Amino acid sequence: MPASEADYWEGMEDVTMDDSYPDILDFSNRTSPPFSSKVSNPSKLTSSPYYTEVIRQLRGVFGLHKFRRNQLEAIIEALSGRDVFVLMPTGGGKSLCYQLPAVCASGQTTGVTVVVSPLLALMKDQVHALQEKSVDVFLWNSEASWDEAMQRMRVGPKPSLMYITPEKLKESNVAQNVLTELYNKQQLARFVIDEAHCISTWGQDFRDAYRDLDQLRTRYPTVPIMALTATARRNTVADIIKRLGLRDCAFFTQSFNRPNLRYIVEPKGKNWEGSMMDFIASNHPNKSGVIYCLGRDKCEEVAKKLKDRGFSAEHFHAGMTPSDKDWALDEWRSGRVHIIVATIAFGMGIDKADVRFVIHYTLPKSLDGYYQETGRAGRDGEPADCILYFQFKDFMSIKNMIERPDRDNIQATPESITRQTAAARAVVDYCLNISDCRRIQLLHYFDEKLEEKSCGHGCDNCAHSVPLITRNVTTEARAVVELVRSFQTKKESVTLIQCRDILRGAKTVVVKSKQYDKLQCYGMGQDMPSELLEQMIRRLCLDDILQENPVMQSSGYHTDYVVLGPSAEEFLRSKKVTEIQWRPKAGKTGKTKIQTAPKTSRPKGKQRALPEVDEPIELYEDDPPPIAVLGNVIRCKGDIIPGNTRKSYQVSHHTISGENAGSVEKIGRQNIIIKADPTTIYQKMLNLREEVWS
Ligand SMILES: Nc1ncnc2c1ncn2[C@@H]1O[C@H](COP(=O)(O)OP(=O)(O)OP(=O)(O)O)[C@@H](O)[C@H]1O
Repeated sequence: MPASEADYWEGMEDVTMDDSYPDILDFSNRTSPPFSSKVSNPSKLTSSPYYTEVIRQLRGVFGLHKFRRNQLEAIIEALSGRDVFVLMPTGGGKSLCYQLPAVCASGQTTGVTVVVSPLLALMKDQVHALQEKSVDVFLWNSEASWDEAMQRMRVGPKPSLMYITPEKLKESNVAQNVLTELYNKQQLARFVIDEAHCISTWGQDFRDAYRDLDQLRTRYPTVPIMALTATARRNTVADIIKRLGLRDCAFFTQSFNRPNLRYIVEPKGKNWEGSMMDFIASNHPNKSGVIYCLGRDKCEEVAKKLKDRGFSAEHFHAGMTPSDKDWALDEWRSGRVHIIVATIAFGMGIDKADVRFVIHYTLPKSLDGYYQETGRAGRDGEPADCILYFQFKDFMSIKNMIERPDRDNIQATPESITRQTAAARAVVDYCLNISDCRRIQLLHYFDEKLEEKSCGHGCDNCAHSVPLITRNVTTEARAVVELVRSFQTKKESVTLIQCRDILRGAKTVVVKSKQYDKLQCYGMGQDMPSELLEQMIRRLCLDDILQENPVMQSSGYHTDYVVLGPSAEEFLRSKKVTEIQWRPKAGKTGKTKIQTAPKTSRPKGKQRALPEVDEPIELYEDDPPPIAVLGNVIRCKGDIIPGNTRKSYQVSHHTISGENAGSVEKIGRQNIIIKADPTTIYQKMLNLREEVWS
């Protein structure tokens, strides 16, 4: 026993335990997080007949001293023979909820705890960890021989836990017979359905073999069931309860807020990959992280780029051989490799405590997925960064993936396409919502309310210092839709960027050669910043008013042309006002992009300058960067005002002057070239950069 019984309650919050379905599905009161150490009914737990053994096993078998929120409650309810539903965020400690009752002899039902889990790798990890604790556990997978299975499950003493995949359970008559035998002898303690969302067609991880788990209740009606998941949407939960036939179940839920995670959405501007690498190098050097990519090739490509930049990185995806996957996972888990670049095949059951960053290189397919994937970060409770790099094009890639047949040439049903597209769209909405707290947006998706102040600047929206502006863009939005319609009528193609350029009255080569400057709407949005115009057009695409259609060119590359979407006519007919919220591009004080320390320390004197200026140094991560240095040339895009001597000039309000300031070669709105001594330029740039970021 610990020094004081109160130790066991430390850090615990209010117990949420509801006993009836209608109530448990009303999450509206799930506010978060109270973080009080008050427990609503501790005496019910401590006076339970199972409590003493539970505490003994917690210490003796698992070597733990305290329970995390809801663990003890779930364990006591399981031991009393009830069905239990545990909804806990990733890393919350779900495994203990069924592993601990499995090693207790005092429960209402005793014998083997059968754990159905979707991933072999996850099961192997858990079995290994339990064996190290001297728990008798059997993993019934394809590697287990018939003899071994018979020996473990029929002849000798029965294991406390038996892990099995849903596929094995479904397909193996032997496994089913063994379960029936155990049932008849009252030797089945309970069924545990881990990652229970896989049973629901609402979940992104739906597994066909999970569907058959609905037969557990019919075949073994007196055996209690425990379902566990970190996927907390109301409809998914209701579906799981219905499919498993859970009755009078004890339901445990808690806040899904992860206060130590910082959520950031970064637009994919020019050189965003470079910025991403700078960010990792500066903020999390030699620390563990995950970068999620959409495709297998992309994972390999990004891992290579990282390695080329001197990072320790490996890729991980479903196309690798099991031994390659195990190797990559082991390297990363042990800390020999810092960054794993993975598809979502890398996820469930990854239990590494010290992951300091999770980066989404491409758009996640759903907010559910995003929450799960970012949930791999900061499981030790220490601060961790979750950065999602966003561009609208990624949504189109996901949409194409959803609509085309999969690797086995199976085409998704229209319902599934609609559902998956809506899920991806919700992620785009999340990215485009630059006003509401990211944490509130995410938790709202899980039907949870959170007060904005709880975020504490823990997301890019809350941390932003530049106020949002709401702009009425009704006229411009209608103009662009009319423009696309007129192109379509003439059977001419136009891209989104060309539409933007026409509206802003740009004098680009294409605009001039195609005489777009003669169009009626040319220059109509010239008082709007070009990023706002672009945001407006993308918003129209997202709302199905416009659509981007990829067309393969003879070069083998494809170009996305804009056409009218299914909601275009309705949009033109209606008198609805179109408003857009946006933030003007931050000046030097308003800059709130992710902080990236300078790549190298400031050179001392002239000797160290040359090697560092081989790569462009960018002051901003915006597209285009207003100023960059390459060799002895400063490249600028934007306004540059020459000073009254050839030895001083201004870039975005900064004056560069002095002996070696260099001479302005060319002046214009774009591509201004200044030749100067590299040391001076480098020094100036570092000074400026520090100023911008301070
Ligand atoms: N009461 C506890 N005290 C200390 N550590 C704990 C406790 N309960 C669980 N843990 C640790 O927390 C980590 C996460 O636990 P676990 O793997 O069970 O989480 P999970 O909820 O199943 O997460 P996921 O959904 O990602 O699988 C593990 O390293 C586990 O040992």
